[in-house]
Amino acid sequence: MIEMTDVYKTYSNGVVAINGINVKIKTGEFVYVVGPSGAGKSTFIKMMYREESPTNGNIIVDGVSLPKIRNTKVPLFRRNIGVVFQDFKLLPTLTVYENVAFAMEVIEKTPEEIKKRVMEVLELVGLKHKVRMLPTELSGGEQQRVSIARSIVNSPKVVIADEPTGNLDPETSWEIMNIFDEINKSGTTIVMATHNKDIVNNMKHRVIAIESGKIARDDLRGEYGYEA
Ligand SMILES: Nc1ncnc2c1ncn2[C@@H]1O[C@H](COP(=O)(O)OP(=O)(O)OP(=O)(O)O)[C@@H](O)[C@H]1O
Repeated sequence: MIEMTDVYKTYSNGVVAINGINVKIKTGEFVYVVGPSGAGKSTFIKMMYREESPTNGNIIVDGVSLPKIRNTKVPLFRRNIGVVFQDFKLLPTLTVYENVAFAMEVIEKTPEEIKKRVMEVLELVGLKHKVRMLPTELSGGEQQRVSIARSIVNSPKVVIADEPTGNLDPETSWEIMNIFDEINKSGTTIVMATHNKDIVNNMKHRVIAIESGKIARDDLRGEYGYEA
């Protein structure tokens, strides 16, 4: 599903963020990306949805070689990828329903398809009763649920999440993790950068540890391995 071969990334200011990474992630896997602050985790996952491009090396996601595709083809490629951020990134003037529907409107689904699917994903994340609310009227955990609903509404093959529980309290973080687990059980590949030791050590999945831009560990059912 995701394959990186000899990937390097140096930012324009000269910082070497990724320093030679080879990795394969199979369809249906759930992978945590851990490591110290500044180790390169965000850069690693941003390259998977072509938010950043490698300076060297190849990245194939769902059969698409990312360094080779034109910028104009990026939106088409991203239809197969759901992205979830630490700070939710919801559109503040749109309701819960509209925030999720928007992702389907841009790819020109019919109003009937949109209504059915949006209600389906909002039910999955437990927010069917809050469809008319604005993001500012929701708790952090509820906003993250909306953002997860938006990420999966077009049935992507991969969901990439950058510290999705970083702004949430421990109990809410677990609720959000249970939703990711459900999504993974339905066959969707999940790649998640996280600093949450408790979650990584208790909801066991593959752990890729990045240190100084390299893979320091890669263990199936691994441990967080750092102090919280
Ligand atoms: N757009 C950018 N331009 C220049 N340098 C950058 C940019 N983004 C990240 N960096 C640098 O690249 C290195 C890796 O950053 P990255 O955000 O990938 O680390 P991280 O492991 O996700 O860190 P954190 O856990 O703190 O989020 C850091 O030294 C960072 O300062």
